[in-house]
Amino acid sequence: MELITYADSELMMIEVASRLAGELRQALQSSETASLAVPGGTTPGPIFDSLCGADLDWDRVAVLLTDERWVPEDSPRSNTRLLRQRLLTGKAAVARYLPLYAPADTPEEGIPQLAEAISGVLPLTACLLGMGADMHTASIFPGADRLSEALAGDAILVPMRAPGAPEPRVTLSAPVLAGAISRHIVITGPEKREALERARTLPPEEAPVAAVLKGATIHWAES
Ligand SMILES: O=C(O)[C@H](O)[C@@H](O)[C@H](O)[C@H](O)COP(=O)(O)O
Repeated sequence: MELITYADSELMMIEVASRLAGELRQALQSSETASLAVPGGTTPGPIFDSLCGADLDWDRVAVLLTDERWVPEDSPRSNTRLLRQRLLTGKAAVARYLPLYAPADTPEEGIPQLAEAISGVLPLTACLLGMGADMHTASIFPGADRLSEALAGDAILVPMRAPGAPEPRVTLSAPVLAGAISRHIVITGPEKREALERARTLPPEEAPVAAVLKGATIHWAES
């Protein structure tokens, strides 16, 4: 992995957006389509604000989440809601959005159909990830009920229930995330930096982010 540190997070967000746009643009030179997976949570909003204005053929880009909370789109907990407000707007409004949520009571009911659509855009051209201080990434949480299924195997999407997550989640599996042609992890603050250093010494069962670190670029700003 490569670690890039930034003087401030505003600069970092602009730089990450510009790298993602460059990678998509480059992929679209040799392929008809490209795919971009992005996280929800509180960190990536400013990246989306910048990326949605990038000059590229967004109508040839499939956009999806790395993970979603199993809630309808109008819930404040919905990552799709964040994406619609801040990424799938401006120039990026014409991108093809592949949801990770369907209106079913449980993720188990919705996943087969959702995963089929996603299988058509793999491997991911670019993948942006966040990380929690507990070393989870996407919705692959330490202590989650289906952790081993999410860390290894053929599953594209895995339903997840974890002590730290208030509602059921659905997540791209670690092999799908690790299979992305480019991978960026964005973190801020000293707590997450320490967690990252710890994750480098631990197995993915204890520190799920460890499963996607190889070959990734980590972007870190102190504040
Ligand atoms: O839906 C989510 O919550 C995310 O996709 C998740 O994996 C997130 O990236 C981390 O939890 C970091 O979250 P913050 O950026 O809010 O710290």
